Amino acid sequence: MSDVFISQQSYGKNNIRLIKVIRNKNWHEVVELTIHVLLDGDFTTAYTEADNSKVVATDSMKNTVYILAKQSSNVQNIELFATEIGRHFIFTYSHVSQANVSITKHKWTRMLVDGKFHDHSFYRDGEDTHNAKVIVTRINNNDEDNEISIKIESGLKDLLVLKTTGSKFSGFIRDKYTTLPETNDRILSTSIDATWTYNIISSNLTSLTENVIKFDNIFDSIRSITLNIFATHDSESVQATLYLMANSVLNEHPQIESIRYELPNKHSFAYDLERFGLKNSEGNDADIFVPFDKPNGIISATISRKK
Ligand SMILES: O=c1[nH]c(=O)c2[nH]c(=O)[nH]c2[nH]1
Repeated sequence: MSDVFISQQSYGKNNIRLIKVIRNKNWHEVVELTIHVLLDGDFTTAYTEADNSKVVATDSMKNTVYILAKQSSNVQNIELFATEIGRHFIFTYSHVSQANVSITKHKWTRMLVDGKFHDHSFYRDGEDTHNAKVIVTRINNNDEDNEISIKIESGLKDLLVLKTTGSKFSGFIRDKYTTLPETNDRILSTSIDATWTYNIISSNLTSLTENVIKFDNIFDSIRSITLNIFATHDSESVQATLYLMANSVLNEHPQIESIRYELPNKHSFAYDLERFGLKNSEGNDADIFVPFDKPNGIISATISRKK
């Protein structure tokens, strides 16, 4: 064979689906997660020699996740649970150098029945999710927490929003390729994806567990800042609104190093009803729109603190 080598590998189990019921007498909590586990390390011979002796079966990875979920009290805190899973693979298999664990938490909101929160019934009030991606890397070959590094990224995904006014778009390049009219009043709609990184580096699970970073509080706050700015900003463009969101998050949360937003522009254009003698042009006249899902604009940027 020609002179080749494996320049990258990772393997694991994707889409491990899990529900945990946390029972407090009759008062139940429910957590639904989708989990991806990827391992890197000394796996070369599995590819080059068809030697499986170092392979942790992806089926065993799946079993491990369910066992850890049974034993852990952190399943609802996905950043911590992902860290526990990652540490497990690093400390159990000495040839694993890096574990990459991603978790998506799906929404289950407690039902309000006859004005009272129900003790065991929930509904899905939106497809938006809370996500965590944790990379646990071995630094030295020791079974010690201080011999690993833990990198944590959190995010929110698929938060679909729309505002019916308070959005303009004008002043852009007009040349022979331009047909889009300037507008002082348009529908603005996007499906918000945001991911952020923390500047507190911890190799130690206990310090994370003791809430050096309160991941869930930060998540709730970023979601609320994002919605707030979307609703209240008199937007000149998606770009300007994105920047304001990121700036507010970085101002509010000193633990956050950088935040990335990906905002598809879900266009809606006023339907041409002038042809039927009906006013439906820009501003107050327009109330009938056609949503166009494709093609869509996509505005994305990472905003980071200056060093
Ligand atoms: O907010 C916007 N930013 C753009 O870059 C753009 N481009 C476009 O056609 N419409 C919009 N809207």
